[in-house]
Amino acid sequence: MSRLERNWQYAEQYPSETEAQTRARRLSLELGVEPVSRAVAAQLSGLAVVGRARAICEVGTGVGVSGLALLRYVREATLTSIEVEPEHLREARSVFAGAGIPASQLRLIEGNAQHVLPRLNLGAYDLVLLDAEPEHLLEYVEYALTIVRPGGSIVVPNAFARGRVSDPAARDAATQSLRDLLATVSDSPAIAPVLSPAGDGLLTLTRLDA
Ligand SMILES: C[S@@+](CC[C@H](N)C(=O)[O-])C[C@H]1O[C@@H](n2cnc3c(N)ncnc32)[C@H](O)[C@@H]1O
Repeated sequence: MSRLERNWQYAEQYPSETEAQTRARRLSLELGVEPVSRAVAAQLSGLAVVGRARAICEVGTGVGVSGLALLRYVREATLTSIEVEPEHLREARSVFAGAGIPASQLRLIEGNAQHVLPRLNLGAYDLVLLDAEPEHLLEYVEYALTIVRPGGSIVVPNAFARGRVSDPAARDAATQSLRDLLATVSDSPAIAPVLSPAGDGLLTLTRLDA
């Protein structure tokens, strides 16, 4: 194992998680839903605190691993979470209830993000997580930029597409579109981008003041 791999593994194993997070992670893997990694979950928890998040939006609830991380230290925040699979949402509801998160803090929306995102309030969210299917990521980022407030952040896990983004031999459409996104935001005067190697690559886009 190289030094970089050892460092990455250390960072992934470092974060401690609550019992509810550990249970949700196990359930997620049992159901075949890939949760955010531990290092990514820890970064989500930290971003919510640093951004004093009160309104958080998530695309791709899964069974709630990322949702628990987003709410971990900001118990007064509201999480709007969009999930297309009814079974995932059902499990997430019981995960959140088991973690003691009151229903009043949650707005769990069953539906396709392509239809739900355009209905959300503009500039209303402090933090937006995009963790659904990669094929529509560009579209989701465009919507997310309209619903996040200036100074708020959009977070995209799996920004390396399982290593394909940095592999010059990978020329498929999904990888190419991720590269296009990374190139566009790195030059944008409206966005401060940060790309971290946590998990499978974590891209954070902070919307600058207009
Ligand atoms: C990678 S999993 C999310 C894992 C979750 N964020 C976590 O860390 O626990 C992706 C989720 O997105 C959902 N999904 C896929 N396409 C979607 C869409 N168009 N709209 C909303 N949810 C979608 C899937 O059903 C799946 O539960």
